[in-house]
Amino acid sequence: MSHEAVPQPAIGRKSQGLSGTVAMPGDKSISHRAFMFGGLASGETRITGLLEGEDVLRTGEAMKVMGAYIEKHGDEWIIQGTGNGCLLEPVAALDFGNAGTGSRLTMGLVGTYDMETTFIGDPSLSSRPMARVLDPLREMGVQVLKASPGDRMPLTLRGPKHAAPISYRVPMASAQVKSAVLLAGLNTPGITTVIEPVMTRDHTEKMLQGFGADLEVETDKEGVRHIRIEGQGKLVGQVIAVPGDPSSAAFPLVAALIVPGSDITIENVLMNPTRTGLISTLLEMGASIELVNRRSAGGEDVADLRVRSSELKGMTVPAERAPSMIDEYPVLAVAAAFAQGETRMPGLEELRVKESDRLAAVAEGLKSNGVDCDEGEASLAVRGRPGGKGLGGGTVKTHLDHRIAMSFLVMGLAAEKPVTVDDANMIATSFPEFMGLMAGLGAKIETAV
Ligand SMILES: O=C(O)C1=C[C@@H](OP(=O)(O)O)[C@@H](O)[C@H](O)C1
Ligand SMILES: C=C(OP(=O)(O)O)C(=O)O
Repeated sequence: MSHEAVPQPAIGRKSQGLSGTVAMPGDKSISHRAFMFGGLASGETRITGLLEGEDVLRTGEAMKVMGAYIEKHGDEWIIQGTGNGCLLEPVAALDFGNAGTGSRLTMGLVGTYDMETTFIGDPSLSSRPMARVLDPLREMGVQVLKASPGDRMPLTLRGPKHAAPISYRVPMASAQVKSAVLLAGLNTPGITTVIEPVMTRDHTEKMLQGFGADLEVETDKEGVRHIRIEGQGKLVGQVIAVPGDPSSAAFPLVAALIVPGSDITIENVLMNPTRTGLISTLLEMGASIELVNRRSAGGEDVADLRVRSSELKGMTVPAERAPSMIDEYPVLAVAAAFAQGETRMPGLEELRVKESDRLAAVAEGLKSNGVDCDEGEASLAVRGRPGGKGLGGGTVKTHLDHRIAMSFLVMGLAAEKPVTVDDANMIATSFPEFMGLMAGLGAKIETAV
């Protein structure tokens, strides 16, 4: 997607019961890391099931610019890695488009190399805070040569001649910050330690171990994780089958729950417990979700989900569950709009710094579609209307945010009146198959002309 693409409005309309079976495209977090670690390792990495969303493809482009050979043969992505410690200085700025994960993890990955790297992105990414990554990198000796006010992109890093290992306590629940420090530690002599008081998705730890990094995790009596990585070890190319993305599965899942008469199966969903907060919450709200065919694939638990429309009840979602469902709150808020009673969602401070201020964007979108809700500093309360009577009819500002676009298109499928989103283009960053896949289930989603 070019940054100047013409906005493409889209409309979700009241649909009849959804039915059928869909397979989920690959997990975005794992796909980014597969390109990065494969590009860094020595030897060949082969990836199947990679998410071919724009965010991930930009990570692939960045790794190519820094010397990795990456090509697709049939269904398989094949990478010849640069070999450990051998990244090339990029000749031009690395453009990460809309991708927080791609840009922040790559800042860590390249930060401790003795070279200069410039990061650029679209207006959404350029407004997101990067100090959370730059601060620990500075402690390791990385210089920030240029940055936009408030440590934002565009920015340029200059790596040190001799990086210093640090011990860093992550001040917010963020897998991106944790990962950036660990990746900086990969190219730093000695042991870099990340202390993680609140557990976030653990793909970096698991995949680095899989690639042969010297990384260990210890959880202390208080439940705080201490992650230690010995730098300048050797990563070796791997064969990776990327499981389906639970954050994408959330959209057909909620759609089937709120459209009466639905009965669908969503295949190949990653069930890593650091990612399943939405499923736990919806089950507690009374959702009919059956986990079938539970299996292990590539070191991760995977399942198929049979989902039938359900009468949902509001609840208070425990704040400590937020990291395991952080990207799913917009679509949970849509489910809550159709539930009996009030759904309270505390602990949402991180939603303010995603592709958009998701707390504000969700509250505004719900209100413009007749939903009674309150936006707090770091919380949202939604009072639902089972059956969706009187809901819909609004146009939602998506602020370059794919999850806002998909969530409100899903809302339109069960609301009395259609729901319009001002721009569906960004859906391609994480879930390019969304429109076709939803149409295949019988969802009425159209792009407006
Ligand atoms: O590490 C990752 O792959 C991600 C971490 C999360 O971001 P934060 O680390 O900012 O919470 C999440 O929102 C993002 O979609 C993917
Ligand atoms: C927050 C998200 O992604 P990122 O931070 O990678 O832009 C997301 O996909 O919801």
